[in-house]
Amino acid sequence: MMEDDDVPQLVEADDAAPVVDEETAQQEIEEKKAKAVPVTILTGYLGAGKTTLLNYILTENHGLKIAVILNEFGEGSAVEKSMSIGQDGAMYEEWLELRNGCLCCSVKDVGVKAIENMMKKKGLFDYVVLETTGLADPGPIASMFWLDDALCSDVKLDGIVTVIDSKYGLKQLGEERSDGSLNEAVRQVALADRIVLNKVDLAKSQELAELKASIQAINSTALIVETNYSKVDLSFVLGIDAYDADERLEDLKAQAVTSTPHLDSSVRTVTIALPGCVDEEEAERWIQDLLWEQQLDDKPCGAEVLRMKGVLSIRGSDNRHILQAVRELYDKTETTEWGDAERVNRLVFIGRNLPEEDLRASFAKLVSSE
Ligand SMILES: Nc1nc2c(ncn2[C@@H]2O[C@H](COP(=O)(O)OP(=O)(O)OP(=O)(O)O)[C@@H](O)[C@H]2O)c(=O)[nH]1
Repeated sequence: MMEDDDVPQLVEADDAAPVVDEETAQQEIEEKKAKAVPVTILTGYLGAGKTTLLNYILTENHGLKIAVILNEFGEGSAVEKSMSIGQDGAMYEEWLELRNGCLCCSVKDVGVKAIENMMKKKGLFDYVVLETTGLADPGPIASMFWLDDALCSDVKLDGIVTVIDSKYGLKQLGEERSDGSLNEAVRQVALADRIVLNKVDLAKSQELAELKASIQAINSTALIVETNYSKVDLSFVLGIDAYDADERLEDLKAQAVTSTPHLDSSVRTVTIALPGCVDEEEAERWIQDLLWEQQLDDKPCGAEVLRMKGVLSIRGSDNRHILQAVRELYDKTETTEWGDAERVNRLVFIGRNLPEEDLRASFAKLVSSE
């Protein structure tokens, strides 16, 4: 028997793992990411037109094998839930195979693993559209897929598409919760990368204009399209790479503006842009304090950040560092060179009770000209 102090003997392994250098490992990760199947999360309040959009996506001639997954997150009675677990413990799934090769499936619980298992059974999909129930907060679902994407899974989060009823949207956004929490319609708009403003045939132009103003006040970064029966150019909703750290900064610069809260909504978009450089560690600590502790300068600030994106100009680094956050989860990726471009730290926050001046003043303390 070997004592703790004994020097372990070297054993020659038959199948020694090949030594992989860091660059090759990184390349493999990139390749796997490039092959990962994109997942679009489709949300929208009850009756907004999500199913109509799905039917449209499934019947359009796109030549893709799309799997539509209808999810009933947290819904249903305990009896229904227990019935959803098969005898072998597997989740109950109901599949509908369409003539054009697309599939539709209804599941009680879905996660990255569940989708990976489905692909094992049904063959690879080109694309996955995950429809949440009208009452779901897309945040936790998005975090789940986004987190796994970083861990190099077979699937990756492409973006969040929110369908809104043009006639009743404003009323839904304004509904107050007795416990003071944010209603789902507002959360769905706050987290949206694309907004399909549906049923415009039923809304008066004044109603539509108000609704749009309200949506833009909450989230000024999402692109909006007006539709009837959810007929939308598919490139507007699929393959948008909203979570990729890429050159979308120009979009961010153009779209993101600080918005004024509209009607009673306390959720809005705040943008700060500060030229200069920040220390990497200090900036990360600042972000963590804000997202995790709701603190600025070690003091509670009451800000609830739902979504954040931006670019940091890190001292000592020639490259841009892209930031993405969904609730308390964030990611920072080094990307392109600044070159001759002006180095600006640009942060866009979407959330509740955002103290614009305090955010700017607090972050400004980290910024210096070099
Ligand atoms: N007039 C009009 N009706 C529409 C439009 N889009 C969808 N509808 C109808 O609105 C109803 C609800 O649409 P769905 O697509 O089922 O809405 P949903 O968001 O999936 O609804 P839930 O699953 O209940 O959350 C259906 O009867 C649709 O035919 C539109 O642009 N105009």
